[in-house]
Amino acid sequence: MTHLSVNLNKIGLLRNSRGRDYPNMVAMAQRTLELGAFGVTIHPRPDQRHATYQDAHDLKALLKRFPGTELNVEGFPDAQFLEVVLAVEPDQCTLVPDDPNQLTSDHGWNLSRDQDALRPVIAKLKDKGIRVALFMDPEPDNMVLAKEIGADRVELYTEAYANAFGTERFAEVLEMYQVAAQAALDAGLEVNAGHDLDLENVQALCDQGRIMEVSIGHALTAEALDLGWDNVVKAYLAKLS
Ligand SMILES: CC(=O)[C@@H](O)[C@H](O)COP(=O)(O)O
Ligand SMILES: NCC(=O)COP(=O)(O)O
Repeated sequence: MTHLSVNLNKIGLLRNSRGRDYPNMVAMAQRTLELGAFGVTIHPRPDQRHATYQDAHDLKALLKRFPGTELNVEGFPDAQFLEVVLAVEPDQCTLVPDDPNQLTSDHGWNLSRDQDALRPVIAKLKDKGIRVALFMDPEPDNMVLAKEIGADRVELYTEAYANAFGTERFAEVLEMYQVAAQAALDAGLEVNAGHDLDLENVQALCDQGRIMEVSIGHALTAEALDLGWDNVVKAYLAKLS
């Protein structure tokens, strides 16, 4: 079984677009956990256009009421991000090599370049009892170094996987991800995965039992619209008839 951590960034994006607290992120997190999800994820960026740093504090307070569930906070480890994460103490922190103005995450860490910067950051987080995952491209050769610099897990960046789904390249790309996941397991790491996973493509990735956790947000939110839209339009029509 693979754990599902629901990424609430798009709830934050919708909320922030109107300057009111609706939809409310904590309420959506509570519904998510009550439905049986293993955890929730947020990825606060420096401009806080999606999740905010305050959301990290608010979600931590909520999750204390749901034993056995986990808060995962993702992001680039700049000073502000680290201050928040060290104060909030989420169960897991996923370090992502985002530029400040990046539209969305689009690559994993270059560990041969960034290892010296990452080592002390990982050590500081682990001193606080926070599990650390590194956002990584599916490159088997990098997994030993990820372990060596202190990571507990890697999160495989799955955009390439999602893009290949339903194409003739799919078997080859799936195999590339399975080989990378196995290399991480062989190095003593646990394996998460995320980015552009959805209801159609998630199962094939997780079927072989190597993926411990997936975090899913963008498609999950769009799928919630797809699956719920008709009911809500009908409810308005009924009110107005
Ligand atoms: C690391 C990763 O892939 C996710 O955190 C993703 O970046 C979040 O989604 P948004 O970029 O849509 O906020
Ligand atoms: N770590 C990936 C994540 O949290 C969600 O990514 P996406 O489903 O929004 O693409």
